[in-house]
Amino acid sequence: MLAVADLSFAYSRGGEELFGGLSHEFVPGAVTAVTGPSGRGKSTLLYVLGLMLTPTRGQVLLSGQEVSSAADAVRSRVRAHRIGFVFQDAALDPTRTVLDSVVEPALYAGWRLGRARERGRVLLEQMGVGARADHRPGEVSGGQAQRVAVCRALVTDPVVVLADEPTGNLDRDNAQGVLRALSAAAGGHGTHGEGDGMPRTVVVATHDPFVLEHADEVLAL
Ligand SMILES: Nc1ncnc2c1ncn2[C@@H]1O[C@H](COP(=O)(O)OP(=O)(O)OP(=O)(O)O)[C@@H](O)[C@H]1O
Repeated sequence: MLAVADLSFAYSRGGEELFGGLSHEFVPGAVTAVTGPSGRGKSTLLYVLGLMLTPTRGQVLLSGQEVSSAADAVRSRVRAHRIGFVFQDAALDPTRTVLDSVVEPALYAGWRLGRARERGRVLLEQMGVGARADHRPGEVSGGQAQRVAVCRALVTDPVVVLADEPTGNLDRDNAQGVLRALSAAAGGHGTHGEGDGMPRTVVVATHDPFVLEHADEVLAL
């Protein structure tokens, strides 16, 4: 479903080459943890997989199609409809409710408000934060906010979910909750087992030993 072939990236011409010709097939239905020393390019790999940066060499393949060198409009469309992002600090807009933050990517992808809100509520329920839907982000804990961020990443029903240090600022219990949410997303269901069962590819950039221990696969850069 998601693969890279002979992938390299440099931020500047003649600059340090990251990934060194990486080839890898990410397993659908699994959580893959990308790890490696600081500065090795974990975050950059997520940006390249998320089509926000274009590789210097090699390819990003989604369902067998090379997408990294497609026209900007195509990349934006793929990003909006097929890829979800979770970032380290779930910086939810303090002026909106949790539900409104969750539905935003779906509205951007052209969904009708009613359908987006319905899906958002279902996801929040599945991730165990349904009771927080109509609250402001200031009224949810850090761990809950990260599970909300997972819902936001899933709202368009993407085939790929990319998460950059999603447990970076969390204690063990909350990290466990977020990892459970990501594993459930990979398996196409919620934390209570319900959902469509469609496998997704989940890639997590992380230093967190707990995530590395519990991921289905580890890719070391
Ligand atoms: N926008 C940028 N312009 C130029 N160089 C950058 C930029 N962003 C990152 N880099 C450099 O690219 C390399 C890889 O950075 P990246 O953030 O991907 O590493 P990382 O493995 O995620 O690191 P960390 O574990 O510290 O988050 C580093 O040497 C970094 O300094």
